[in-house]
This record gives sequence, structure tokens and C-alpha cells, in this order.
Amino acid sequence: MSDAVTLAADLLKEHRNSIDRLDAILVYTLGERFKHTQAVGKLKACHDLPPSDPAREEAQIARLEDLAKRAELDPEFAKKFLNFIIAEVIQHHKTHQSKP
Ligand SMILES: O=C(O)C(=O)C[C@]1(C(=O)O)C=C[C@@H](O)C=C1
Repeated sequence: MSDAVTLAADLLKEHRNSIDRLDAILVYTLGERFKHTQAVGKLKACHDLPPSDPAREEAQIARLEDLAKRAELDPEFAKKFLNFIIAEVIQHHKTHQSKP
């Protein structure tokens, strides 16, 4: 193998190691987030509160778009990602509320 090919292979390996480490952080972070939203779901079910809170979501999206810009992440992607997670949380809340 030429030096250039070896170097490229080493760099690819390093990037993939970083990607695997960051994917693990994402999964553990999401796990932590879902623990909190599960607790919120129980509170909402106990106190007859609506599963979704559009005003809160609006504030969260605005904050995340700002963070994304600072982190050099596409703000549209950040928004879609948060909306995807929140939609899942709302489904969990609804499931809680439908249980007697
Ligand atoms: O903060 C709440 O009230 C939640 O239920 C949590 C959460 C979220 O996942 O961040 C989910 C649904 C709401 O519409 C707003 C936010």
C-alpha cells in the first residue's frame, strides 16, 4: 500500500471511531431525555394535562435553531430532529393517558 492509501485508511478509522463514540453519546443522551419525558407523561396523566404543549414546543424549537447555528449544524435539520423526538414523546403520553 502507498503512504497516501495508508494515511487515508488511518484517517477513515479515526473518523469512524469518533462517529461511534458520538453515536453512543447520542443514544445515552436520548435515553436520559426519555426518562424525563416518561416522568412528565406520568405527571400529565395523573393531573389530566394535555399530552402536547405547543407553546413549549415553539420555545424549544427557537432555542434549538439558535444552538444549531452556533454548533454549525443545519437549523432545519435540528428542527426536524426535535419535532421527530417530540412526536414520539406525545405518542408515549397519549398511551399513558389511555390507560385506566
Ligand atoms: O414539556 C412537556 O410538556 C413535555 O411533554 C415534553 C415535550 C418534549 O418532548 O420536550 C413533549 C411534548 C410537549 O408538546 C412538549 C415538550
